[in-house]
Amino acid sequence: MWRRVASLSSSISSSFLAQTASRLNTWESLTTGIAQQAKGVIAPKEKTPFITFVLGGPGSGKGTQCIKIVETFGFAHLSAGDLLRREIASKSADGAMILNTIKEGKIVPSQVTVKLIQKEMELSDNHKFLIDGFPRTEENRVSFERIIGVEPNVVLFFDCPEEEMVKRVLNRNEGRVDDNLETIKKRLTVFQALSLPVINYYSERGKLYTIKAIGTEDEIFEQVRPIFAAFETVG
Ligand SMILES: Nc1ncnc2c1ncn2[C@@H]1O[C@H](COP(=O)(O)OP(=O)(O)O)[C@@H](O)[C@H]1O
Ligand SMILES: Nc1ccn([C@@H]2O[C@H](COP(=O)(O)OP(=O)(O)O)[C@@H](O)[C@H]2O)c(=O)n1
Ligand SMILES: [Mg+2]
Repeated sequence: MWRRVASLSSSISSSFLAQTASRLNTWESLTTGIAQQAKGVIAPKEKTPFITFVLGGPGSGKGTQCIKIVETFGFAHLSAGDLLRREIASKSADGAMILNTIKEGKIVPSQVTVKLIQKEMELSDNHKFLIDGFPRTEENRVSFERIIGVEPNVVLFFDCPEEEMVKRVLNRNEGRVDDNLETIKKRLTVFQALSLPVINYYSERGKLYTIKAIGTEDEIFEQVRPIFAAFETVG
C-alpha cells in the first residue's frame, strides 16, 4: 500500500544514509527494498505510481482541468502553488520567503517545493497523482527526479495565448497576491524563460500532450479525456 511505502520512506528519509541513498536510488530500488521485506512485516507496494505533470502558463486553466480529471479518473490532485500557499498560511519557517517569491512571480527553491510534494504523495492512499504547476524550471524537474526518484508517465501542457491568460488571471478573484498586472507580467517572462525549456524537454521524450486551452472548460476537457482514457484501457 502506498501509505506503507510512505511511512517507510519518511522514516528512511530522516536519516543521512537514506538521503544519500535516495539520491542514488531510483523508485525501483525503494520498491526492491520493500519487496525484500515483504515476507516480514511490510507488504509490497500494490501499484506503481502513475504521475502526471500539469504544465502551462499562469491562468491557462491547469487547476480547473485538474478538478475534472480528478472527478473523472480518480487522481489525487497536488497543486504546487496550493501547497506553497498553505505553507504561508501555516506561518512555517519558509513562509515569509515563499510569500515574497510568489509576490515577485519568481520560483521558490526546488528543495522546498519538492519536499511538500513528497509529503503529500507519502500521505496519499492513491497511486495516481496530478502534480499541478510543477516542474516550472529545469531545477524543479531535476530535483524531483533526484528526491522522488521517478519520472512522469504523462505531461500535459495547456497552451493558451498570453492575452487570454492575463484576462483570466485578472478575473480570477481568489484574493491571490500574485493576481495583478505587475506580477502576471513577471510570471509570463518566467514562464517563457524557465518553464518552456521543461515543456520542450518532455516533448523531445515523447511524453508531452499539448492541449489547446481556448474554449469552454468542457470543450477543453474533451481534449484531455482521451489521453487518460487510453491509459485506463492499457491498464
Ligand atoms: N476555459 C476557460 N475559459 C474561461 N475561463 C477559464 C477557463 N478555464 C479556467 N478559467 C478561469 O480562469 C481562471 C484561471 O484558471 P485556473 O484553473 O486557476 O488556471 P491556472 O491554474 O492554470 O492558473 C479561473 O478564474 C478559472 O475559473
Ligand atoms: N513549482 C512551483 C509552483 C509554484 N510556484 C510559485 O507559486 C506561484 C503560483 O503558482 P500556481 O501554480 O498556484 O499558479 P497558477 O499557474 O495556477 O496561476 C508561482 O508563480 C510561483 O511563485 C513555485 O515557485 N514553484
Ligand atoms: Mg493553478
